[in-house]
Amino acid sequence: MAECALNLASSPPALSANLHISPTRFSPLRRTLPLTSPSVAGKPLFCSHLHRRNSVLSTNSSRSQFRTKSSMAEKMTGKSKAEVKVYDSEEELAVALAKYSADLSEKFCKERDAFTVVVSGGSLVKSLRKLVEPPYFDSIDWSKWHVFWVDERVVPRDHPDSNYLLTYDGFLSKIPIPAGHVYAINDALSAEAAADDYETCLRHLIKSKILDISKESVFPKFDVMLLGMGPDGHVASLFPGHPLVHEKEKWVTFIKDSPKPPPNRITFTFPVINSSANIALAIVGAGKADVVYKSLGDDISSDLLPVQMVSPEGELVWFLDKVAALKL
Ligand SMILES: O=C(O)[C@H](O)[C@@H](O)[C@H](O)[C@H](O)COP(=O)(O)O
Repeated sequence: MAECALNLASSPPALSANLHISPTRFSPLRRTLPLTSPSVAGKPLFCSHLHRRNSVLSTNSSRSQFRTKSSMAEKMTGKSKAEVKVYDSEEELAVALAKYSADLSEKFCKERDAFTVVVSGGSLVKSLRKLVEPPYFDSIDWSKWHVFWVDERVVPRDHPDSNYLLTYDGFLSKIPIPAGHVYAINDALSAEAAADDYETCLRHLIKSKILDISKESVFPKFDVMLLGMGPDGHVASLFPGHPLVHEKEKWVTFIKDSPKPPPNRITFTFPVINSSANIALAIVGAGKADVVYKSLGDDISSDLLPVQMVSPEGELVWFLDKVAALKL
């Protein structure tokens, strides 16, 4: 058995008729939560191989206040009412995503003494960079964070394609998260076995009350999922037209014919994604404008894209930069 191991857009883009923009101004975050025990995110907790280590990562104690502006709209997608926020630049989006994550961290750390965070690979990881800067670096209680991947490529952890490596280099190596709170896949296993192993890991974490379970769906309920979207509308490793988008039973499954290389991956299924308490979709760049329009515009086609199937129990927020939202 596995041991677990939008500035207020100075010129807001024209949005479609069902998106009503209202300006909003984010107030600066003021919080100070001490780090309880310095530790390092050097090694992940490989599901199957539990490694717990304590050491020290870099700290950054200076503080500043972030103020950013956006255009906002609300939209019904699936069973959820989605908030759509459009930022003038990716930089402003990253600032807002940091505040969003820090606010949720504060809430869940208070409520359940743990914060379960799921990330994707891709450009999302770069958009997390403001979390490791003041004021968030110091105000977040990193010792309560537990980090998971919504999907992972079945490659060694030091392989350039590894989402773990991408996240480690861009985020985890910069925060004092306990190594045992980083849940990387066991890269010694096949895709099938790694998916089973990750699911077993999640079951252990539910037993130990680190991970919540949805009373509605009886699937794991993560506190937040921070996800990207591919230019074809895929999320996680759930691709348009692939049978895996209809998986109803498994928590974690595998794919051996991923249209986006590499072909072998594991991925959370929609029942798990949609049991989340919060989901942020962070989408940047002109290359995403068509699919953002297809997903949020008025043109409703019968075949839903995977991103349109994202419909959490809790709140859904789309973070778009101005160019990704250009066609709305
Ligand atoms: O392993 C993966 O391939 C990623 O997790 C993937 O699901 C990613 O999030 C999207 O493809 C968006 O990536 P970009 O933001 O880089 O387009």
